Amino acid sequence: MIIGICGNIGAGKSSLTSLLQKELGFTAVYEAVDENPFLEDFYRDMHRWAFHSQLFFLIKRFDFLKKVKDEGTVILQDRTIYEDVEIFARNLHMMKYIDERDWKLYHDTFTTLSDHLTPPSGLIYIKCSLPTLLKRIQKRGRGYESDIDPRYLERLNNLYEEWFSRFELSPKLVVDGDKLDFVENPEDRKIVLEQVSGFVKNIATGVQSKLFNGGKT
Ligand SMILES: Nc1ncnc2c1ncn2[C@@H]1O[C@H](COP(=O)(O)OP(=O)(O)OP(=O)(O)O)[C@@H](O)[C@H]1O
Ligand SMILES: Nc1nc(=O)c2ncn([C@H]3C[C@H](O)[C@@H](CO)O3)c2[nH]1
Repeated sequence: MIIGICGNIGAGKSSLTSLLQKELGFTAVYEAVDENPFLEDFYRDMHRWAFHSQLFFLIKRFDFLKKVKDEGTVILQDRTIYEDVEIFARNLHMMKYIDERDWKLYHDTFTTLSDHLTPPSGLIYIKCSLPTLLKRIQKRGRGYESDIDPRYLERLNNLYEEWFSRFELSPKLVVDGDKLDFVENPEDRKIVLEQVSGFVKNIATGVQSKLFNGGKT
């Protein structure tokens, strides 16, 4: 089964993915950030590079979904394709960094490719407030993110809230990224591990009972 890990920039997706990989033995697939040849340019000049950067992330995300084989193991996906479209690209269109014509092309590309899209078996959202995100982005220290406008992050956060609350394709779990420091604090780590393993167990039980019933609910 595929479990999507979602959340804003710096929310802790890669950290949580690697914790779950280490402690629960799940398989992890990380976001292709360093491979995106447009990302640095995008942060320097959003107008010029927004469309290219979005298209790159979109193709990479489909590439992952095409290659990944669901063989009964738990595979974690660090950020989902829905976030590219519903949050990042939508926001850039709303901010007029992607014009109507490019937005239509991007969206048509997504719609055409998404005919073969299977939603994840579960979705884990790391929810963080703006001050936490800013602190974490600073802590990580990626050069090209150093000048991210807090208002840009806040817009993304609002879209995350709205998208996650209406997402109904899979069971969902919220991890409180403000309260739980699963990077440095062993007790918080334990809480998160319990939350996630309970969530995944429930999904697996649901999947099994569906199989047992021949798919009837
Ligand atoms: N729950 C947490 N408590 C404290 N620090 C955290 C927590 N989660 C992540 N961090 C720290 O915040 C920084 C960003 O985390 P991480 O790279 O995992 O975020 P991300 O969501 O994968 O970001 P991106 O969207 O940019 O890929 C790292 O320095 C990490 O150590
Ligand atoms: N514009 C844009 N669209 C995306 O779909 C997208 N997905 C990730 N990112 C950026 C955020 C982090 O800097 C960095 C790591 O997540 O990459 C994106 N940026």
